[in-house]
Amino acid sequence: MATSPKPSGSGPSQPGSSQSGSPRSAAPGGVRLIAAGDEISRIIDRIAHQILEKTDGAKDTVLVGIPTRGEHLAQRVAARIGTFAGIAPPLGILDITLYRDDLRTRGVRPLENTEEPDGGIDGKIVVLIDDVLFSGRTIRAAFDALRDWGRPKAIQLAVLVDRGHRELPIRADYVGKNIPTAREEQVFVAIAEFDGADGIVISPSTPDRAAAMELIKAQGES
Ligand SMILES: O=P(O)(O)OC[C@H]1O[C@H](OP(=O)(O)OP(=O)(O)O)[C@H](O)[C@@H]1O
Ligand SMILES: O=c1cc[nH]c(=O)[nH]1
Repeated sequence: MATSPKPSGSGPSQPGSSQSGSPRSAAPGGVRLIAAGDEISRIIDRIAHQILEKTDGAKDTVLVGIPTRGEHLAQRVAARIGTFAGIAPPLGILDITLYRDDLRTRGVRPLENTEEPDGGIDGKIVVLIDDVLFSGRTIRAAFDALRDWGRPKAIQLAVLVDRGHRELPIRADYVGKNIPTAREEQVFVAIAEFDGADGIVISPSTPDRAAAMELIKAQGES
């Protein structure tokens, strides 16, 4: 993980990434499809290759997915690293809910899975994996949550989508897609294992998940 000198609210522009996302198709309500199906698999493959390159073949490296969709993404990235390098890195799941800085204002949220990777994180490179990077507050909470597990040698961050509008000096080491957005827009990432299909959709405000999934599935079938 590295800190960014970019001012908060500026559009995303990250190292080690990624084409920017321009809409592929739109639906009623202004919901726009950015990517779907095999394109998501290719993005995951690219992130897996980049992690291998930057961590000397995933040496002393563990992947830690942030629920909900980051958990499934991390499983996919670990499996692809296993395919490319012959051995998959240990995998953990980190629920950051209790470490959020908006617990009091956002109300009660259900707790998710937490599983420490085999062998722990002391002295390891921890690659945090999440679907969307927006304000950066989820990742900040993840730093606090990781402290309960130990002291890694380094923390890196991989995200499928960086949509900009950071409120903290946080940037990702691996970015699937940089998608410039208006602050009020919403990015919805669908992951096949959880949602039934892979895709990335932008909606003008609160995400209409049903409309987003319709668009993603229609694209996957075309
Ligand atoms: O950079 P931030 O402003 O923190 O936003 C990014 C986070 O928002 C979403 O999670 P959300 O809290 O909506 O929960 P979910 O993963 O269960 O969808 C997303 O999965 C990221 O974890
Ligand atoms: O647009 C957004 C912002 C935060 N988290 C998401 O999943 N999407």
